Amino acid sequence: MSDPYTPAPTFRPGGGAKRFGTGEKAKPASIYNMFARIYTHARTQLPLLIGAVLCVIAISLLEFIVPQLTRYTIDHIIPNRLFNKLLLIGGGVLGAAVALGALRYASTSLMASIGQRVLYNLRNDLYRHMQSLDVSFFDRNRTGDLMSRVTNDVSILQQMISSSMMQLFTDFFTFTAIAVYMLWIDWKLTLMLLATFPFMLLTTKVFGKRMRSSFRTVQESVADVSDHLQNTLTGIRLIKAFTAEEYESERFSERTQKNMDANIQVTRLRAAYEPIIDFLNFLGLAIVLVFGAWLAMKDQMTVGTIVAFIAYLRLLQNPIRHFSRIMNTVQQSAAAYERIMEVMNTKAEIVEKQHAAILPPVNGHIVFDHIDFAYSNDSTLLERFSLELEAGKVTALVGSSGSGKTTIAHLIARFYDPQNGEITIDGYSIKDITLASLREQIGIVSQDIVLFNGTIAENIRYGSLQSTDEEVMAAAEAANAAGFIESFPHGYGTQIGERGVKLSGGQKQRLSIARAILKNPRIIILDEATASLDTESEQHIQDALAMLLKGRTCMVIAHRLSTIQKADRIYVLEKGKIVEFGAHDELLRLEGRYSQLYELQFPQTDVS
Ligand SMILES: Nc1ncnc2c1ncn2[C@@H]1O[C@H](COP(=O)(O)OP(=O)(O)OP(=O)(O)O)[C@@H](O)[C@H]1O
Repeated sequence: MSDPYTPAPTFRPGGGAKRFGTGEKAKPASIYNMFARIYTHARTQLPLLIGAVLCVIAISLLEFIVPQLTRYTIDHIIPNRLFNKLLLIGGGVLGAAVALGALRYASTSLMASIGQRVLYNLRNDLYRHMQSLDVSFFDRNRTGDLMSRVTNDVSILQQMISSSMMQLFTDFFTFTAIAVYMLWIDWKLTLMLLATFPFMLLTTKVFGKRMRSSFRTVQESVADVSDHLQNTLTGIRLIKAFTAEEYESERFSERTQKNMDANIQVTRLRAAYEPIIDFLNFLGLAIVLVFGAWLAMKDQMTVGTIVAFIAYLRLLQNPIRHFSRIMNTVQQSAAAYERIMEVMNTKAEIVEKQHAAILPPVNGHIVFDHIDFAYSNDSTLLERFSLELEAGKVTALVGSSGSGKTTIAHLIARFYDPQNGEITIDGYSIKDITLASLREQIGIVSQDIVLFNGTIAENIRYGSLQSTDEEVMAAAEAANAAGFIESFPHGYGTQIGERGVKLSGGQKQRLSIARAILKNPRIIILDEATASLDTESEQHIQDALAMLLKGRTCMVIAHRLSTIQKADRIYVLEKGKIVEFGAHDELLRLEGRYSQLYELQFPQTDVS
């Protein structure tokens, strides 16, 4: 939870249902799969891994040797009064302690560095995969939830790799070495001891299943909290404007309460699990004491061996005791891993064909040919919809809110795919060309201006990442933005704050136009680009836009008819259907829907 969150640019009140991919739920990932995947990542650091495993084997051997020194002291040195060997024994124990310390240090550092690298790769893979997913994936899933998968869930896995896996390895080797030795010394006693282990494993299994489900709830609640934070912190102005601080604090506390309850549930499970394991450990001790003493009294076992057996028993039980703690981390990680894999297993629906062509520089003749489109199965938005945008001309879409104008624009950029029909640009079906070559030739200036936290220059350069400072400045000049940028003390180096909060609406708009000018695409989509601006800003922007539109194919989506009177052709849409089209004057003469809209906006204008 300590990772910084990057706020997303839009405010979406409430959380909404959580849905992944196309709706299918990921199968619970097995712990085996999780380790297999971690191993695939860790394999790239084989030398480090081998180093860590060698340290672990050495630790197990040393752990095994120390009780042997005790046994030798009790059974040989004391009865035979070998004073000269005492120093050797003392030195041996201390030497083993120093070596154990050094080996533990080495193994921990090695595992931490493997863990961090695995985490680095996993987090980057996850982010890259998310970037490759469709717009519809982000429509369906909550931003805060996705952020918590990349930050919180990956961190949980990292903790497991760095600390718990090391312990797991050490325990495994120690357990095997000691169990073999004990069987060799006294197989009957050892088998009696080992009889308690199936109970331990069974308890672990039963509790493990419950813990995993509780951990999943914990992680989901962390995602909820993170989603709520993301929504409300980015929408803080709205909250203040509606004095909804108390309401939001209440909603926040509901979410944190869910997190608290789930954590309490996990703690209760652990609290019940550990005493059961402890009882089974004591049962083992009782068996060694009773039967060991019985064998010693019958001279079938030396006292030194009993003492060593008890020391080994502790070493044998330690892995099980650790295992209960590790199991916590492993179960928590398995839940985190499932959440990560849900994203990784989601496939993009909008994919390029295998040998997709690269779209050559186009003139920009765009045709919608009998398009059927629906966002979801139940509501068709476009039905056998056809439209033509002439190359190098300005085509405007007008119509009431929700009539589908933005959707049509998004279909050109393949943010969504229609269910039927074809969209072509200069005769190329957009499904046959690479997404990059398509989107490189389209510039979108939208009503939701998205600016990233950074400098003005960085935000303009987003249009073409390789551009020089001079090109950035020329684009700003063309977008009528150079004047206000240069008036800032830090000019192009001015930090604009999160989502450009330090800029006015008109300034933001001009930056977004400069960005599009720098991109220099053949096709421009202006979505409500001049909404809600004062007249002075608007004049600046109209000039900037005129610069942007010059010589390109343009689709202008506008509510305000004043902005599109010079468009070469205007389409009037209602509920996903074209009801009229033509030039401004032609449409006015028709006295249909367009002239109605026009009269609503300009009541004093004589339209006859
Ligand atoms: N991502 C989405 N998922 C589901 N439905 C959507 C999505 N985006 C838009 N819609 C729905 O599709 C319809 C058309 O929306 P669209 O944004 O294309 O209209 P518009 O004409 O651009 O509206 P406005 O002028 O208000 O921006 C609306 O009913 C809207 O609710």
